[in-house]
Amino acid sequence: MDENESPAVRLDGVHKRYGEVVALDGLSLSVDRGELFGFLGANGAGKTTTIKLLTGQRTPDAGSVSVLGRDPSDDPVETRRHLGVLPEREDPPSFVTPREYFAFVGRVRDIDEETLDARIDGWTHRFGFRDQLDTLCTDLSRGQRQKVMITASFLHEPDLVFIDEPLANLDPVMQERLKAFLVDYTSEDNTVFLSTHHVDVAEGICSRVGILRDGRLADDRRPDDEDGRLLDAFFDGVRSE
Ligand SMILES: Nc1ncnc2c1ncn2[C@@H]1O[C@H](COP(=O)(O)OP(=O)(O)OP(=O)(O)O)[C@@H](O)[C@H]1O
Repeated sequence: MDENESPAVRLDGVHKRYGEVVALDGLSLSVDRGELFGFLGANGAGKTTTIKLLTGQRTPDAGSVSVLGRDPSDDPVETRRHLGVLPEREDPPSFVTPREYFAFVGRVRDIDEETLDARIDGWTHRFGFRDQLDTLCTDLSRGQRQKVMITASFLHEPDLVFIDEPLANLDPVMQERLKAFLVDYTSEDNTVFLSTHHVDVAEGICSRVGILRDGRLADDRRPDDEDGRLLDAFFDGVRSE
Protein backbone atom coordinates (compact mmCIF):
# COMPACT_ATOMS: atom_id res chain seq x y z
CA MET A 1 0.00 0.00 0.00
CA ASP A 2 1.12 3.53 -0.76
CA GLU A 3 2.37 5.27 2.41
CA ASN A 4 -0.05 8.13 1.82
CA GLU A 5 -3.03 5.81 1.60
CA SER A 6 -2.22 3.78 4.70
CA PRO A 7 -4.19 4.48 7.89
CA ALA A 8 -2.81 7.09 10.26
CA VAL A 9 -2.53 4.49 13.01
CA ARG A 10 -2.63 0.73 12.93
CA LEU A 11 -2.04 -1.81 15.68
CA ASP A 12 -2.42 -5.47 14.90
CA GLY A 13 -2.58 -8.08 17.67
CA VAL A 14 -0.27 -6.08 19.90
CA HIS A 15 0.93 -7.54 23.20
CA LYS A 16 2.96 -5.67 25.76
CA ARG A 17 3.86 -6.64 29.29
CA TYR A 18 5.96 -5.10 32.01
CA GLY A 19 7.24 -8.07 34.02
CA GLU A 20 4.10 -9.78 35.33
CA VAL A 21 1.78 -6.92 34.31
CA VAL A 22 -0.04 -7.42 31.02
CA ALA A 23 -0.59 -3.90 29.65
CA LEU A 24 -1.83 -4.83 26.15
CA ASP A 25 -3.29 -8.20 25.30
CA GLY A 26 -3.77 -8.45 21.55
CA LEU A 27 -4.84 -4.88 20.82
CA SER A 28 -5.95 -4.28 17.24
CA LEU A 29 -7.01 -0.84 16.09
CA SER A 30 -6.95 1.23 12.95
CA VAL A 31 -7.50 4.99 12.76
CA ASP A 32 -8.04 6.68 9.40
CA ARG A 33 -6.45 9.94 8.37
CA GLY A 34 -8.54 12.95 9.20
CA GLU A 35 -10.12 11.36 12.28
CA LEU A 36 -10.34 12.99 15.67
CA PHE A 37 -10.06 9.72 17.54
CA GLY A 38 -10.90 9.57 21.24
CA PHE A 39 -9.12 6.86 23.21
CA LEU A 40 -10.87 6.08 26.48
CA GLY A 41 -10.04 3.61 29.21
CA ALA A 42 -9.91 3.31 32.99
CA ASN A 43 -6.73 4.04 34.95
CA GLY A 44 -4.08 1.52 34.00
CA ALA A 45 -6.00 0.33 30.91
CA GLY A 46 -2.94 0.76 28.69
CA LYS A 47 -3.55 4.09 26.92
CA THR A 48 -0.11 5.56 27.62
CA THR A 49 1.54 2.27 26.71
CA THR A 50 -0.30 2.32 23.37
CA ILE A 51 0.92 5.86 22.64
CA LYS A 52 4.48 4.92 23.60
CA LEU A 53 4.39 2.04 21.12
CA LEU A 54 2.93 4.25 18.39
CA THR A 55 5.59 6.90 18.90
CA GLY A 56 8.49 4.47 18.94
CA GLN A 57 9.28 4.98 22.64
CA ARG A 58 8.68 1.25 23.27
CA THR A 59 8.47 -1.81 21.08
CA PRO A 60 5.71 -4.44 21.24
CA ASP A 61 6.43 -7.96 22.56
CA ALA A 62 4.27 -9.32 19.74
CA GLY A 63 2.10 -7.93 16.95
CA SER A 64 2.78 -4.98 14.71
CA VAL A 65 2.43 -1.22 14.92
CA SER A 66 2.48 1.38 12.19
CA VAL A 67 1.95 5.14 11.99
CA LEU A 68 1.40 6.85 8.64
CA GLY A 69 2.43 3.62 6.96
CA ARG A 70 5.75 3.24 8.80
CA ASP A 71 7.06 1.24 11.70
CA PRO A 72 7.81 4.05 14.19
CA SER A 73 10.92 2.37 15.52
CA ASP A 74 12.45 1.81 12.04
CA ASP A 75 13.15 5.45 11.27
CA PRO A 76 12.45 7.46 14.42
CA VAL A 77 13.92 10.74 13.11
CA GLU A 78 11.78 10.71 9.96
CA THR A 79 8.73 9.56 11.94
CA ARG A 80 9.11 12.44 14.42
CA ARG A 81 8.96 14.97 11.58
CA HIS A 82 5.37 13.91 10.92
CA LEU A 83 4.22 13.39 14.50
CA GLY A 84 3.34 15.64 17.40
CA VAL A 85 3.24 14.26 20.94
CA LEU A 86 1.83 15.89 24.02
CA PRO A 87 2.26 13.63 27.05
CA GLU A 88 -0.05 14.11 30.00
CA ARG A 89 2.56 15.36 32.42
CA GLU A 90 5.30 17.33 30.77
CA ASP A 91 6.57 20.83 31.31
CA PRO A 92 8.73 23.09 29.18
CA PRO A 93 12.29 23.49 30.51
CA SER A 94 12.14 25.85 33.48
CA PHE A 95 15.09 28.16 32.72
CA VAL A 96 14.05 29.25 29.22
CA THR A 97 11.22 31.49 28.02
CA PRO A 98 8.40 30.22 25.78
CA ARG A 99 9.93 32.21 22.90
CA GLU A 100 13.30 30.47 23.38
CA TYR A 101 11.64 27.09 23.69
CA PHE A 102 9.65 27.60 20.46
CA ALA A 103 12.84 28.71 18.67
CA PHE A 104 14.44 25.44 19.74
CA VAL A 105 11.44 23.41 18.53
CA GLY A 106 11.49 25.38 15.25
CA ARG A 107 15.16 24.51 14.72
CA VAL A 108 14.73 20.81 15.49
CA ARG A 109 11.61 20.52 13.33
CA ASP A 110 13.03 22.56 10.42
CA ILE A 111 10.52 25.42 10.48
CA ASP A 112 11.70 28.59 8.77
CA GLU A 113 11.74 31.76 10.86
CA GLU A 114 8.87 33.54 9.14
CA THR A 115 6.57 30.53 9.36
CA LEU A 116 7.54 29.98 12.98
CA ASP A 117 6.77 33.59 13.90
CA ALA A 118 3.38 33.41 12.19
CA ARG A 119 2.49 30.18 13.99
CA ILE A 120 3.61 31.49 17.37
CA ASP A 121 1.48 34.54 16.70
CA GLY A 122 -1.54 32.38 15.96
CA TRP A 123 -1.14 30.33 19.13
CA THR A 124 -0.46 33.26 21.45
CA HIS A 125 -3.58 34.87 20.04
CA ARG A 126 -5.67 31.70 20.44
CA PHE A 127 -4.51 31.15 24.01
CA GLY A 128 -3.97 34.77 25.04
CA PHE A 129 -0.41 34.36 26.31
CA ARG A 130 1.48 36.91 24.25
CA ASP A 131 2.44 38.75 27.44
CA GLN A 132 4.18 35.66 28.80
CA LEU A 133 6.34 34.95 25.75
CA ASP A 134 9.44 36.35 27.44
CA THR A 135 8.78 35.12 30.97
CA LEU A 136 10.87 32.24 32.29
CA CYS A 137 8.82 29.05 32.14
CA THR A 138 9.50 28.43 35.82
CA ASP A 139 7.44 31.57 36.57
CA LEU A 140 4.42 30.52 34.49
CA SER A 141 1.27 29.07 36.03
CA ARG A 142 0.39 25.40 35.47
CA GLY A 143 -2.16 26.34 32.79
CA GLN A 144 0.25 28.73 31.07
CA ARG A 145 2.87 25.97 30.90
CA GLN A 146 0.23 23.67 29.43
CA LYS A 147 -0.44 26.26 26.72
CA VAL A 148 3.27 26.33 25.90
CA MET A 149 3.39 22.53 25.62
CA ILE A 150 0.30 22.39 23.40
CA THR A 151 1.72 25.10 21.14
CA ALA A 152 5.08 23.32 20.91
CA SER A 153 3.48 20.03 19.90
CA PHE A 154 1.57 21.66 17.00
CA LEU A 155 4.22 24.13 15.76
CA HIS A 156 5.41 21.93 12.87
CA GLU A 157 1.76 21.20 11.93
CA PRO A 158 2.23 17.43 12.09
CA ASP A 159 0.08 15.02 10.09
CA LEU A 160 -0.67 13.05 13.25
CA VAL A 161 -0.74 14.24 16.86
CA PHE A 162 -0.99 12.17 20.03
CA ILE A 163 -2.33 14.19 22.92
CA ASP A 164 -2.97 12.98 26.43
CA GLU A 165 -5.52 14.96 28.51
CA PRO A 166 -4.71 18.28 26.80
CA LEU A 167 -7.52 20.15 28.56
CA ALA A 168 -6.08 19.56 32.03
CA ASN A 169 -5.31 22.88 33.74
CA LEU A 170 -6.94 25.01 31.04
CA ASP A 171 -9.77 27.33 32.06
CA PRO A 172 -13.18 26.74 30.42
CA VAL A 173 -12.69 29.43 27.74
CA MET A 174 -9.32 27.98 26.71
CA GLN A 175 -10.79 24.47 26.74
CA GLU A 176 -13.44 25.54 24.25
CA ARG A 177 -10.82 27.20 22.03
CA LEU A 178 -8.64 24.10 22.02
CA LYS A 179 -11.58 21.83 21.25
CA ALA A 180 -12.60 24.07 18.32
CA PHE A 181 -9.00 24.04 17.08
CA LEU A 182 -8.83 20.22 17.19
CA VAL A 183 -12.03 19.90 15.18
CA ASP A 184 -10.68 22.39 12.58
CA TYR A 185 -7.27 20.74 12.47
CA THR A 186 -8.72 17.34 11.61
CA SER A 187 -11.04 18.83 9.00
CA GLU A 188 -7.86 19.52 7.00
CA ASP A 189 -7.03 15.80 6.88
CA ASN A 190 -4.69 15.81 9.86
CA THR A 191 -5.27 13.15 12.48
CA VAL A 192 -5.58 13.62 16.23
CA PHE A 193 -5.33 10.70 18.66
CA LEU A 194 -6.78 12.03 21.89
CA SER A 195 -6.34 10.02 25.07
CA THR A 196 -8.75 11.16 27.76
CA HIS A 197 -10.93 10.25 30.72
CA HIS A 198 -13.45 12.90 29.76
CA VAL A 199 -16.27 10.98 28.16
CA ASP A 200 -18.23 14.19 27.56
CA VAL A 201 -15.31 15.70 25.61
CA ALA A 202 -14.92 12.54 23.54
CA GLU A 203 -18.64 12.49 22.89
CA GLY A 204 -18.68 16.20 22.05
CA ILE A 205 -15.84 16.53 19.55
CA CYS A 206 -14.52 13.13 18.43
CA SER A 207 -15.45 11.59 15.11
CA ARG A 208 -14.80 8.15 16.57
CA VAL A 209 -14.13 6.72 20.02
CA GLY A 210 -12.45 3.51 21.14
CA ILE A 211 -12.66 2.12 24.67
CA LEU A 212 -9.68 0.12 25.89
CA ARG A 213 -10.37 -2.60 28.43
CA ASP A 214 -8.24 -5.54 29.54
CA GLY A 215 -5.60 -4.59 26.99
CA ARG A 216 -7.97 -4.83 24.01
CA LEU A 217 -10.43 -2.64 22.20
CA ALA A 218 -13.74 -3.29 23.96
CA ASP A 219 -15.82 -0.75 22.08
CA ASP A 220 -15.38 1.24 18.89
CA ARG A 221 -18.08 3.67 17.81
CA ARG A 222 -18.99 7.02 16.40
CA PRO A 223 -20.50 9.19 19.13
CA ASP A 224 -23.60 9.82 17.02
CA ASP A 225 -24.28 6.05 16.68
CA GLU A 226 -27.75 5.09 17.77
CA ASP A 227 -26.66 2.17 19.94
CA GLY A 228 -26.56 3.80 23.35
CA ARG A 229 -24.49 6.45 25.02
CA LEU A 230 -20.75 6.29 25.22
CA LEU A 231 -20.81 6.86 28.95
CA ASP A 232 -22.95 3.74 29.41
CA ALA A 233 -20.49 1.71 27.34
CA PHE A 234 -17.62 2.99 29.45
CA PHE A 235 -19.32 2.25 32.77
CA ASP A 236 -20.65 -1.14 31.68
CA GLY A 237 -17.06 -2.32 31.53
CA VAL A 238 -16.17 -0.84 34.88
CA ARG A 239 -19.27 -2.36 36.56
CA SER A 240 -18.55 -5.81 35.19
CA GLU A 241 -15.06 -5.91 36.74
N1 LIG B 1 7.34 1.20 33.07
C1 LIG B 1 6.43 0.40 33.61
N2 LIG B 1 6.82 -0.61 34.44
C2 LIG B 1 5.90 -1.44 34.97
N3 LIG B 1 4.58 -1.38 34.75
C3 LIG B 1 4.14 -0.40 33.95
C4 LIG B 1 5.02 0.53 33.34
N4 LIG B 1 4.30 1.39 32.59
C5 LIG B 1 3.01 1.01 32.73
N5 LIG B 1 2.91 -0.08 33.54
C6 LIG B 1 1.67 -0.79 33.90
O1 LIG B 1 0.99 -1.09 32.69
C7 LIG B 1 -0.42 -0.91 32.83
C8 LIG B 1 -0.90 0.10 31.79
O2 LIG B 1 -0.36 1.40 32.13
P1 LIG B 1 -0.62 2.70 31.26
O3 LIG B 1 0.20 3.78 31.83
O4 LIG B 1 -0.42 2.35 29.83
O5 LIG B 1 -2.19 2.95 31.53
P2 LIG B 1 -3.11 4.23 31.22
O6 LIG B 1 -4.34 3.71 30.54
O7 LIG B 1 -2.33 5.26 30.51
O8 LIG B 1 -3.48 4.70 32.70
P3 LIG B 1 -3.91 6.14 33.31
O9 LIG B 1 -5.26 6.44 32.75
O10 LIG B 1 -3.96 5.85 34.77
O11 LIG B 1 -2.85 7.13 32.93
C9 LIG B 1 -0.64 -0.47 34.28
O12 LIG B 1 -0.99 -1.60 35.04
C10 LIG B 1 0.73 0.08 34.70
O13 LIG B 1 0.94 -0.10 36.09
